[in-house]
This record gives sequence, structure tokens and C-alpha cells, in this order.
Amino acid sequence: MRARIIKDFRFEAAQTLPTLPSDHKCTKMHGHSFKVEITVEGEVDPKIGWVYDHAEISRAMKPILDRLDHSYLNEIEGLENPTIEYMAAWLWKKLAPQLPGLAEITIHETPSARCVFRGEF
Ligand SMILES: Nc1nc2c(c(=O)[nH]1)N=C([C@H](O)[C@H](O)COP(=O)(O)OP(=O)(O)OP(=O)(O)O)CN2
Ligand SMILES: [Zn+2]
Repeated sequence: MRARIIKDFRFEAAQTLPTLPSDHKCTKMHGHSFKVEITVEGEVDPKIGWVYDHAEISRAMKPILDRLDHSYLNEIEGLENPTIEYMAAWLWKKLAPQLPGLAEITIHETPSARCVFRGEF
């Protein structure tokens, strides 16, 4: 039996999007309450009844969230242009070595806008 487990996280951060035309509103500093969904997929261990403890996802995310929360994203190495697309790819590179079966990362930037990334570089 295969299953997907999903864990949600939130952080607040400031950003500017420096590659946009200077009259675009997102070149001004502003902030978002980001929501991140991390999905892993795998075989359910029949002895225990789970793919693996979803606390593993929290453990992998902890140092990343400590860095991201209340940060100015553009100052973080690799996030100089912090679109949600690049943020998802950045997160993937950090999480994939730690989370077997990483299947999908979704980053919600506003209540109506999000990016879904499946590791397709
Ligand atoms: N493809 C992307 N488009 C946009 C991104 C992005 O990362 N990838 N980012 C932004 C800005 O971060 C912007 O601050 C988002 O806020 P806003 O435009 O207000 O978003 P809404 O969902 O509220 O959009 P409205 O349709 O204007 O209500 C912009 N685009
Ligand atoms: Zn923004």
C-alpha cells in the first residue's frame, strides 16, 4: 500500500522582487504570511502503519523555518529573487536529501496564490 503524507508550516517574511520593472508594486519591500505544504510519498510499513513519522518532516523543516521566519528573504543565499517558484526549488534542494519520497512542495504566498513544485529542475 502506498500513501502520501502532508505537513503544513507557516512563516512570515519580507521580500522584494528585484527583476520586475521598477513600476511593479512587488519591487517595493512588502511581506507575506507564507504557508508551506510538504508532501512525501511511500510504502506504508505494515508493522507500524505509516510511511514514516511525519515528525521527521518537522525536524527537517525546523532549521529552515528558523532562518526564514521574520527574515528579509532576499538576504538569504539562494533567495536573492524570492519568487514562490524559486522559493519552492530552494526548499526542495534542502529537503530532498533528508526526506525520502519527497513528492511535492506547495508554497502559498497569499490566500489566493500558490506554487506547486515536484522537483522538476
Ligand atoms: N508567478 C508569480 N507571480 C507572482 C509572484 C511570484 O512569486 N510568482 N509574487 C508576487 C508578489 O510576491 C506579490 O506580492 C503577491 O501579492 P499580490 O500580487 O497582492 O497577490 P494576490 O494573490 O493578492 O494578487 P491579486 O490578484 O492582485 O489579488 C506577484 N506575482
Ligand atoms: Zn510578494
